[in-house]
Amino acid sequence: MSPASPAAHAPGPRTGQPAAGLAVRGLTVRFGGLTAVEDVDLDVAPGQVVALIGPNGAGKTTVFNAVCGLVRPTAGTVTLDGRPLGPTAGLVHRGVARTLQGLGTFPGLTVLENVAVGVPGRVPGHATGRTTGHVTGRKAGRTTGRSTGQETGRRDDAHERAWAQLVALGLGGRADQPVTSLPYAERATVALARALVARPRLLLLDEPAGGLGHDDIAALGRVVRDVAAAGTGVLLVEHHVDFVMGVSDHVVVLDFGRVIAAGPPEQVRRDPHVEEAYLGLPATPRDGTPR
Ligand SMILES: Nc1ncnc2c1ncn2[C@@H]1O[C@H](COP(=O)(O)OP(=O)(O)OP(=O)(O)O)[C@@H](O)[C@H]1O
Repeated sequence: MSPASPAAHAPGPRTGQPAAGLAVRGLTVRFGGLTAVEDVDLDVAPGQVVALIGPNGAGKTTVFNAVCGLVRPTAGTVTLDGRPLGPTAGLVHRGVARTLQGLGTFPGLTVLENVAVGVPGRVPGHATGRTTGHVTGRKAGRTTGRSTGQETGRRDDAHERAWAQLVALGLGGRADQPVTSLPYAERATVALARALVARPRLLLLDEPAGGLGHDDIAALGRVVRDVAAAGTGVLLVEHHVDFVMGVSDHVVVLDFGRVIAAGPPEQVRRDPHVEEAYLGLPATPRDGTPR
């Protein structure tokens, strides 16, 4: 996995021009009498991978949902490039794409159609128009199980973009299959492709490593780093600590809704309070006594 560039750790300017990227400031979310998130600050600069970790119930999903516009902040702001991020329906037009736990793929559609849904302006059921023998196999120089020729379908831009995205993620050969026929790891890749095909400036990933095996997690890490290297900011909520530590430039740790640590992965991993709160280990005694 490629190391983060030093610039990826640099905080954005606090004055003058609004910082590029995502800025969460003083975010507080209350559900009735329960304070789920309190006074959280968080930045994701372009090209930076930021992970939000913490024990169950720490408030990670609530922060994620507030960024997505699914939860209304009780206090605080969520901005992208200095402008407020509004309701979830407008995210795509601001260059924000996301994946969710449970994937959210459309069972009635093929793999290609699922990805084409992610092209801005597309809606489920009208993703690609119905095509027969479209461009899949020929473009990749291989077949997809269909006989060649008879490109009677409409090869619109959404098709082309979805196809290119699938090929980039190694799923070109699956394009024509019903998405439900794929194993979980490949469906997760379809969900990721659907987010990436929007060419987001900010990518939000909710537990992307969940349910994946070792090799798939390694592949996911490479994709996330590639996406960031191309200039997209990535915010991920994730439980898989090794994945987080390997892929992130910056890690924010929540506990009981508050940020208890934030910094580069190696610093956060060594933080005794993080170990105590999240990694299940007692904090290192201050006098240096071995545990
Ligand atoms: N819609 C809601 N209504 C009431 N309470 C909620 C709601 N959503 C979350 N909570 C509560 O807010 C707190 C934070 O929950 P949240 O799901 O954000 O934590 P999390 O860190 O994502 O946990 P997990 O790792 O288990 O997903 C928890 O106490 C949870 O029960």
